[in-house]
Amino acid sequence: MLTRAYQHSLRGSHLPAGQPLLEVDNISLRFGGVKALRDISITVSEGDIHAIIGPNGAGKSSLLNCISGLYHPQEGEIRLHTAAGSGATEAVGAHRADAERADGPVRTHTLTKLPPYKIARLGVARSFQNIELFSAMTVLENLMLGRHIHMKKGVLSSMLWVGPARRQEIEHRQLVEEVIDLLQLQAVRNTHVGALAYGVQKRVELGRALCLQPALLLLDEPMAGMNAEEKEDMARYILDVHELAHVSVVLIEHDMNVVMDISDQVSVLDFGAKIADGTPDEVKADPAVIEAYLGAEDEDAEVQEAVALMEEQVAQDAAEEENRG
Ligand SMILES: Nc1ncnc2c1ncn2[C@@H]1O[C@H](COP(=O)(O)OP(=O)(O)OP(=O)(O)O)[C@@H](O)[C@H]1O
Repeated sequence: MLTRAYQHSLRGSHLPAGQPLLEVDNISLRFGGVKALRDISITVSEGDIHAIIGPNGAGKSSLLNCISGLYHPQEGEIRLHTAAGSGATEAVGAHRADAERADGPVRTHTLTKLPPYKIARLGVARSFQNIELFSAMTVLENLMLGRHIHMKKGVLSSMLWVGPARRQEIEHRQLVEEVIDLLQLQAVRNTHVGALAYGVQKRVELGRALCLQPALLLLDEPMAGMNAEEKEDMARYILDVHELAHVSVVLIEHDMNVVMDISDQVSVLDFGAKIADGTPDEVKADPAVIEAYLGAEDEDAEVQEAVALMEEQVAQDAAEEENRG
């Protein structure tokens, strides 16, 4: 087994493995007449990679947006548990009072109505489906921005390299260097993000979320738009984050095959409802899951067939036009 010595823990939660970390409790979300989520309940346990999969439009991103506070469900509750004295709890400071219930050594935070920045302060970090990095800044600068929640001095003064900000930057820099090491970004440390290949940019985004020292890492389709080799690499890095840094992960993914190898638990959504929950083997054998995925494949095949017919028709018309000319 691979082991590395790190000075900093990149994991922001100190709950014992296997305890409930995040509880999504009967949430429903509507956009006008569209029911994006219907009565969804999911429990993510400390130490797990928990995948949420489902066909297009199933509600995966909506669920992630509810957890991270971008959307507020009309019904239900989302709770995060942290161990008292953990990095996540300390980082919250004065912001935690309004949504926290103390329960012995474990603190329960109701996330449902909180804005995204307060949820981030509680240690819930996320990456986005589309890359949300500063392309004119270097990898190192983007990763340092991931530390902003923990910085007492402003990011700007840190960049100007003055006084206490300088000492603070050195401290944060050590942690960022460990993230660079974990995700093997040494060679591109000083490269502008905009000049990097897509797969490497996605890795930098993962790194920036990790720099928050998250209690929970939410990854929204980190492998979208990647070829098979890039997907395999990304899966390896996510496993490293999990196995070496011990960070709990919620992974949204479209491709069922990719997540089955790396996940501890899988929840399956279809048309906004949860249709299955369990280990990868349990979920793979579930008839409702097979039907949802085969149904989606059938629809894809029908669309492809229709596109092929249209293309054929266009080619025929063009040939006839040319003959006439
Ligand atoms: N901001 C919004 N306004 C209106 N409808 C929305 C909004 N966000 C999502 N929806 C709708 O909610 C449903 C679920 O969408 P969502 O993006 O959560 O699905 P998904 O499983 O993430 O899909 P994909 O795999 O294609 O990203 C869809 O019908 C979508 O059109």
